[in-house]
Amino acid sequence: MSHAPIIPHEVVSLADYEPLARARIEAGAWEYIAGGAADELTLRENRAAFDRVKILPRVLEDMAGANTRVELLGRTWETPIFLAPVAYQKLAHADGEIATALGAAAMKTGMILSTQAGVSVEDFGKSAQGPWWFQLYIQHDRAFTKALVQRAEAAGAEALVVTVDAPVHLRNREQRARWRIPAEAEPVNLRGLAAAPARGADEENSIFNAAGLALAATWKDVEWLRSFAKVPVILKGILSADDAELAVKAGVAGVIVSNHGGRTLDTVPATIDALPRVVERVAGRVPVLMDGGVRRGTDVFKALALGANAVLIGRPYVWGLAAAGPVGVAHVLRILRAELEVAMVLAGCPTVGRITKEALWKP
Ligand SMILES: Cc1cc2nc3c(=O)[nH]c(=O)nc-3n(C[C@H](O)[C@H](O)[C@H](O)COP(=O)(O)O)c2cc1C
Ligand SMILES: CC(C)CC(=O)C(=O)O
Repeated sequence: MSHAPIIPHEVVSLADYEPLARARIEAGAWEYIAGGAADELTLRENRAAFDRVKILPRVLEDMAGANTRVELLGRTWETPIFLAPVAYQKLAHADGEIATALGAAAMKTGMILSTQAGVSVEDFGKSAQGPWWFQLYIQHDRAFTKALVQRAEAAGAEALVVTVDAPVHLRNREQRARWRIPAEAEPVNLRGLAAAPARGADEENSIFNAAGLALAATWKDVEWLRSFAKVPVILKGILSADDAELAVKAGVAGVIVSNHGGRTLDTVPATIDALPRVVERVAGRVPVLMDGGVRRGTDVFKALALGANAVLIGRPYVWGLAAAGPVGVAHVLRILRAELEVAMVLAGCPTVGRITKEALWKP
């Protein structure tokens, strides 16, 4: 796959990358990346809900010393923006996750490597030039899962992001396109994992009996994971304040309010709408991150104002990756950061700590 070395001058926002990416990604893979669950109501709502929130500008504020830095898990980050775990990045670029990591490092941005990455944790760790976290899908084989966690830790992952909202999913766009993971995007870290055991004769008739679901993770597994993990454990895919409470009680180091970019259960609330209740319940005991529909610096600003410590982006950096490789990823991050800075100046917030509910318009 060859990649445009020059980014057209018309590309000035994240959305401008989407058509460029679409032209470079195979049609079925595009349906996989762009699509959401069922009727995609949640996919659309993630965006619509952000657009309903309004910022209250403030003028003539002293911006001396302004910055976008945040403290999280013992590190200072240049921006409150992270790259969400996205599977199979070789669908977008021949160098996949390694190319993404280059772009992330150029912008000093934290990246989360998916369990379903097309590169081994060892090779990724050797080439990563900045801090990264490992996203874990707890596999039906817990011994395999434990070994994978230990490999990721040995390779340099500084945290485990356990995704809890996707034991199953139903995506009609993917089904219609009959999309299957191509060999070149193989999730190499799962090599050697035996197929989940089948259960009973009605196996094909019920999702409840689907291979592996009986062995899907529970709260007990979070405890189990914490018993041997050497790095902090974060849960990704929390929408309910009650689940956030259980997560804090389970001793996690953070939660990510996420509906998986509208890709798992359709008709659940937008994450920006779910965020405030989770923030209220967590009450500062652990950091709360969020993702889903972040496309503008103003979206980052709104999430911070509603109590998020940081946000993640998913699809937009994959667009940058497909369009222009590491440079595209870095450019996407640079645009988003610049937009956040503009919002901070015009809302009179010189630091991330100053971005509070007071910065939003109350209807
Ligand atoms: C193509 C694709 C693959 C994804 N793969 C994973 C994954 O392997 N693990 C995971 O926890 N989340 C995965 N996600 C969800 C993202 O981490 C994130 O929650 C979501 O993309 C955020 O929404 P956004 O795309 O609107 O920014 C994936 C999302 C997309 C679009
Ligand atoms: C279902 C996984 C294999 C990947 C994922 O999380 C996703 O496609 O959203």
